[in-house]
Amino acid sequence: MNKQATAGTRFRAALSAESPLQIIGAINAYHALLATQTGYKALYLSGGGVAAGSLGIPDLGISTLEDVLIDVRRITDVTETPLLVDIDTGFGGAFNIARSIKSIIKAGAGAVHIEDQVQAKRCGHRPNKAIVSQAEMVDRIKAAVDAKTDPDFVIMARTDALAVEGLQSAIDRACACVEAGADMIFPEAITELSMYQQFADAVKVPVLANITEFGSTPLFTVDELRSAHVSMVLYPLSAFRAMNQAALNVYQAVRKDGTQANVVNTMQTRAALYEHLNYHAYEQKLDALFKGEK
Ligand SMILES: C[C@](O)(C(=O)O)[C@H](CC(=O)O)C(=O)O
Ligand SMILES: [Mg+2]
Repeated sequence: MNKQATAGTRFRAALSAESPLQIIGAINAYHALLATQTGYKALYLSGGGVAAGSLGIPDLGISTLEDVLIDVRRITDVTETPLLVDIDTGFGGAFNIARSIKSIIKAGAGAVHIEDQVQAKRCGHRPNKAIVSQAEMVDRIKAAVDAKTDPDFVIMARTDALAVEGLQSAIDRACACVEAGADMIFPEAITELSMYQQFADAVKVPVLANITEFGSTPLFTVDELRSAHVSMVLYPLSAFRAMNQAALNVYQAVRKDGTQANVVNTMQTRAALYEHLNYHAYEQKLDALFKGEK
């Protein structure tokens, strides 16, 4: 793909290249490299991941736009793989949402999703969520769409309404968001495969399935989701959850055993790390460029 293509264009190209498009969570720039090298065509920066991974706090609407931008820039600095970014409720009212969109585009992301929860939000798979009115959500979408500085940048509307108001209301909201200019739809915390098809048939734009672990959505396969007309499959925190458990195992073993001996075989080697980072090419460049300084 043409390197000059905008991130929005690259995100849309990925969607046309793979069906459904697997969008994989990358908690940091190094994981963005690992995922890209594994062959993923699109990456995701999770709001829950920024909160827990970068800030050590829960996914309750505490993190700010700036927190997210720092992680977005780190990822887009090292890979051209298009990035979908979770901007929660947009970080404020209409003007804040507009500012969020402009900043996220400048930071090099290709797409965002913005949701209809109240600003004191929760993870979409937790009980007792509260949502704003459909009219307020439509205003959020209009503010976001109006702020696009790249026409190909993707505004994805997420609705958390299924758990609060039921399927029909969630579908109605999704349709209203598309009417207001949303490019794609993210129906959150879906409980049955057939619901995706109902969304897809109603909204007539690409629909994303959030296949997060330990939530309310069964771990549907790519084949199942394709059969339900899902266009994108999201794995927001899979690698994050695995790396957390791996880190905890190492912390516990070293503390208990007084040595890494029992866990060293679970670690990525120095050689593998360097290979993924293209370390040796950097070193050769260093040798070539700074010969005289030795
Ligand atoms: C997709 C999500 O918004 C996220 O921040 O990654 C979360 C994921 C999760 O907590 O499992 C959500 O679904 O609310
Ligand atoms: Mg989130």
